[in-house]
Amino acid sequence: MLTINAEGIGKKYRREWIFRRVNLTLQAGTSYTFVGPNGSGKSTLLQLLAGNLPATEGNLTYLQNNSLIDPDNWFRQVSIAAPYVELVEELTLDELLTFHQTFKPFRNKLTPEAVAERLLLTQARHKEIKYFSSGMKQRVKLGLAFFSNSPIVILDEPTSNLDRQGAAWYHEQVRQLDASQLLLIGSNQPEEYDFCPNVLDVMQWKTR
Ligand SMILES: Nc1ncnc2c1ncn2[C@@H]1O[C@H](COP(=O)(O)OP(=O)(O)OP(=O)(O)O)[C@@H](O)[C@H]1O
Repeated sequence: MLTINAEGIGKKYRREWIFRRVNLTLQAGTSYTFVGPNGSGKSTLLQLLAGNLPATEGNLTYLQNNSLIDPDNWFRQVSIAAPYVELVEELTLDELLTFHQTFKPFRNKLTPEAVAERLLLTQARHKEIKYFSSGMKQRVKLGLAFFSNSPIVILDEPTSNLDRQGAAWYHEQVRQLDASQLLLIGSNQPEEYDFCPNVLDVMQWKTR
């Protein structure tokens, strides 16, 4: 089982501490949602936990059955869907999924065709991503995170741009995550995390 351990981590931009003294043990098999007002640091904390941004202070470790995972291999463990993660819009959906699986295979050996079907986008397989609606693009981003074979799934503002059918699709995909996966969410929309047993307010880590 995978665990992320944060010991006293903090992030400072110029002279401003965004958060400090974050101590967390995040265990696979469940989900955690980070909540807080706009600008409170949810995205920054998720980026740190994903290993995409260095902490200014503290220690972050990934453990697999109590053995440390080399930070150089953290990226293999994580799939992230977020507003700041861009899709390659010149590619068709088919090309994007085929390209994606060359560096991150899909779960359960899903083919690009099967992934497109799960995205409810079979009809759009040969369309360039730049011609997708914002809701279709959001489903693609979420799908790359949900269907990649990575134990850690990070979703920042997961239902942005989704209509009711899209939001229902999102909840269905969450239900189908594997028991060995760890789901981390950044949100300020309660219906996005109504299933989540661990809701953490990032305001607790603000320095005064
Ligand atoms: N690269 C950066 N340089 C300087 N400040 C930054 C940078 N990135 C983020 N910040 C600041 O860090 C703080 C937290 O931003 P962050 O995007 O993590 O908040 P958030 O809680 O995810 O907000 P939202 O709900 O609006 O998405 C903000 O004050 C933001 O201006």
